[in-house]
Amino acid sequence: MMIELKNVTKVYGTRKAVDNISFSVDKGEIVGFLGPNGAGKTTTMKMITGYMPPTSGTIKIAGYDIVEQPIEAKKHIGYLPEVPPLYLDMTVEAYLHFVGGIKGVPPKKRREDVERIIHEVGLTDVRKRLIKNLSKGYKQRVGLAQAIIGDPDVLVLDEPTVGLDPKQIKEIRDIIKELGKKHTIILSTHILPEVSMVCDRVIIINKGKIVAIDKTENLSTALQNSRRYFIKVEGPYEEVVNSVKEIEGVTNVEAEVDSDNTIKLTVESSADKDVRKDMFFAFAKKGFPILELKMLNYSLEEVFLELTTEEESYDENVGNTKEGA
Ligand SMILES: Nc1ncnc2c1ncn2[C@@H]1O[C@H](COP(=O)(O)OP(=O)(O)OP(=O)(O)O)[C@@H](O)[C@H]1O
Repeated sequence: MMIELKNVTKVYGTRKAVDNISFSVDKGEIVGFLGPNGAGKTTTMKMITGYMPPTSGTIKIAGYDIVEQPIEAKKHIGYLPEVPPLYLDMTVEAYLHFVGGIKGVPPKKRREDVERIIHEVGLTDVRKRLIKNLSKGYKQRVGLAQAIIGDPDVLVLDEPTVGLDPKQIKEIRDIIKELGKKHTIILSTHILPEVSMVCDRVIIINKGKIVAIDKTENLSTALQNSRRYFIKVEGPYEEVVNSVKEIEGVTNVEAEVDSDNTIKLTVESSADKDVRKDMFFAFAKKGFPILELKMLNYSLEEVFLELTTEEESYDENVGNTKEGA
């Protein structure tokens, strides 16, 4: 386990920016932290990297507690913040040596690292240039380069492609995928397609809470393939459950006996079939009164509506973008 969060909460004044989240990231994974603006992504990244302590809960990096053992833990982390800490009047090369020094990388290893990294993130042509004269895409490469100096196991990347043009975005994503072969990566984004392009797994956060964690390939299935309902019925448990299971289109039924001896059910059906009427008639036929019936919206679905999908209108062959909503 390279990253492990347990019941992490961050409160700013009276506002809960992050609300009791727990997750872990295994060695070698690229995990996307996806959520709309203000969801708590940056706050979480700052806590993972030790820039800010959680109000409660624990965070471990490579087994070290970021609050209790910050020096050990931080040795394992490379961080690309929202705004990378670049020294604009330095050359790329000088800056990377400087960062290596700050991170305590010994001089010989530092020289080797800088050479290798300049090559890895494609900075060879601009290595002698002043950072202030670089394009945004190249500045972001320098940001990535400073994060990987010292060979940290874990890379934490906060919105690594934000503000870049489509060509630069693709280049940075390719670099990240390549880095993922050697490092465990968690990156935040508010762009849905970015996750499917880059990440193995996704953690979706909204209003400070995790609303889903899943393999990237399962995301769309989870969203598109089912409807859910809550229903409360009076009647004998077995018969109630069986009546629902027999309905065509019902794919899953979870039931429990409530304190007042009624049965509470969460029912799933395929997306193309609304089974509310069928449930009504099935129970009416048996004489089991329905006390409550409602459709459950996936909170996931609501979150997705807020996420930027502007890239879908981008045509790579033509190379132009439309400003998305
Ligand atoms: N220093 C702070 N003091 C008070 N509130 C803050 C502070 N930093 C963030 N917040 C609030 O906490 C919530 C989560 O913010 P955070 O920056 O973590 O979200 P985010 O998902 O990274 O969004 P964005 O993509 O816009 O950066 C927001 O409502 C924000 O206004």
